[in-house]
Amino acid sequence: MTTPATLLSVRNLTMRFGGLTAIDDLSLEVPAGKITGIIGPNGAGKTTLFNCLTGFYKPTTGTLRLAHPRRGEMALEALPSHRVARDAQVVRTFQNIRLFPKMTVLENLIVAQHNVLQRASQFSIAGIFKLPGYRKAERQAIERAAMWLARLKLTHLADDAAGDLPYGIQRRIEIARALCVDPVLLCLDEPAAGLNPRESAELNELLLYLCGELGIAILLIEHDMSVVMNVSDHIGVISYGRKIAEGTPAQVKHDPQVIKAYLGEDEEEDEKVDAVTGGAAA
Ligand SMILES: Nc1ncnc2c1ncn2[C@@H]1O[C@H](COP(=O)(O)OP(=O)(O)OP(=O)(O)O)[C@@H](O)[C@H]1O
Repeated sequence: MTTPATLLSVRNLTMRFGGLTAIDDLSLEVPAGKITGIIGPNGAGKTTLFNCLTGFYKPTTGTLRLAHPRRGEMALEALPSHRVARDAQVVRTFQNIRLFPKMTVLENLIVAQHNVLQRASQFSIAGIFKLPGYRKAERQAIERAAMWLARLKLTHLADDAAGDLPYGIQRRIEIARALCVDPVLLCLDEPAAGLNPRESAELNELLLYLCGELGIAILLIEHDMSVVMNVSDHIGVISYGRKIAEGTPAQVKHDPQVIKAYLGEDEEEDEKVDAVTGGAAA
């Protein structure tokens, strides 16, 4: 079996907020074309890792290097957030849904492509007068949005206001919107939050499709163990900003450090494993 190439190398990452160290000398490798889960108790530093990765926070120290398949190595820690999405094609979703609720589903997906449309508009003239170059870019943006809606089985909802749709569908639209940027790395922050068991199972299918069929690397923060244990190829576990374990789901769920971080020392063995896996097979 060949080892997949490394897509992202996180090296000695530290993020401090005043006296609080949210990420503490964290190193992690994210392989290309795989699903990497990031788990850990509340406040462990998972979202802060995403914020450093996607340019929302500037790390105190450390590096985040992306091996971009066409552009070569990119130092994400030095890029502003709009360039992380536009140039590095590292795209994220948020813990709290951030769709434009009054826009239609299709419009939400077109807005995600504003970088391309803005460039085609030449920052006013071509857009205002709808010159041919802009019209072509607009058509392509609609086609790309329609393609992702079809792949994610959302076409029938294209003209509905996004905010009127059920929570599980809104989470799916957020993923479709992120896909419109052709991500090299798709970072999902708790995509199963608020989903019922059927919707969680559908999310599993979707993630396996995106990674298995389309080859998109996914970095997945998730508390729902029925998702993370079933879809992840590899899992990193963070506690108090430090990596305390990594490995396959099966390795991680029996790791004493992980069990301790989730439950403390005094629980029965079966309860401990259940608390980490949520009863999910791994
Ligand atoms: N902008 C900020 N300013 C100050 N402290 C922050 C900031 N962002 C995060 N923190 C702190 O950093 C720590 C890690 O927070 P983070 O949101 O990354 O944890 P998490 O693992 O994502 O938690 P959860 O699973 O609850 O979402 C917490 O103590 C949090 O309060």
